[in-house]
Amino acid sequence: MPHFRWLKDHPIQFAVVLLSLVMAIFVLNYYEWRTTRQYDELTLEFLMVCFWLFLMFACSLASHLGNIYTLLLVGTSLSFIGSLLDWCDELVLFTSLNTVEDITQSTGLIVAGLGLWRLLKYLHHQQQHLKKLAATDPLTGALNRRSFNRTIDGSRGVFALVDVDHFKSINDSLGHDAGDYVLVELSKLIATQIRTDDQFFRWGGEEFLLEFNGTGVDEAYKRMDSLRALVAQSDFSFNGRSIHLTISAGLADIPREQGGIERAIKAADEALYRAKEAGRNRIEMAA
Ligand SMILES: Nc1nc2c(ncn2[C@@H]2O[C@H](COP(=O)(O)OP(=O)(O)OP(=O)(O)O)[C@@H](O)[C@H]2O)c(=O)[nH]1
Repeated sequence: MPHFRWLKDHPIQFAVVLLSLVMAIFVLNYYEWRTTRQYDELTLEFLMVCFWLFLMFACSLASHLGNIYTLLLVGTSLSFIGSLLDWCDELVLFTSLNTVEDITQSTGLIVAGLGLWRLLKYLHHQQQHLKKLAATDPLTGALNRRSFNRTIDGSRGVFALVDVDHFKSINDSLGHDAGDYVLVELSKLIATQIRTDDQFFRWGGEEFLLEFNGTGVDEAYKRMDSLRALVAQSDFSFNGRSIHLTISAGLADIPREQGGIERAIKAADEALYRAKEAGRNRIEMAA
């Protein structure tokens, strides 16, 4: 029945509420009703009861979080019961309950606080994880194009657009998995060769973009060429099959005032095209 769905979804919370109501009715009936306290104070206590009750139900949003949910549920339930006892106590001056309600409330606060702390830690960890997922390419773990748009500041830098030669033939002869494997291994190799100031991105397909920072174009060319030579010498064995590959790259260095990054990448792309036309396994400078 749709009306009882909530009740079915939150059995523990309802059990706590029912038990507390029975306790409250018992306390209020058993002892003489003496409202000697201020109305404001009673209202405040009542609001506290409602607050814990609300949190008790709200924490069910974390029901998929196992231990964190248990801590939040136990903490808020204890605090709710403690506040309810406190409220009854204000109505009937039932002083013998003082210790019980204090212990229940304090324990509830500690447990709920612990649950909240663990929830915040979990959310922080999730946020970091999502940030990483949004910034990286799922196959190679390299930064993706989205993070290029975010991290590049538009100042001068030397860009190299790198492309694997005849990559399609690896897919065609050894399968897509072999192609994926090569991209991952190549990505790892590039990561070991760049400096901490440099960055590299998976630009798409079998293309990578390298950004050399704090380096002149001649130095960037030398480094790019040693990377090219290293790739050409490497053996990317996959399932016992030896894979040799080469890369081509176009290098461009265009200052911001002359059109900035967009122009630099376009120029690098044109230079890469020339490198392919000239026979591959080579680096070409932008005109
Ligand atoms: N395995 C795998 N293949 C990919 C991926 N992304 C793109 N490709 C393939 O990469 C191939 C690129 O082929 P082409 O653009 O013809 O380039 P190429 O074979 O490297 O030839 P040249 O660039 O001219 O040397 C295509 O067959 C794509 O399907 C990927 O993530 N994994």
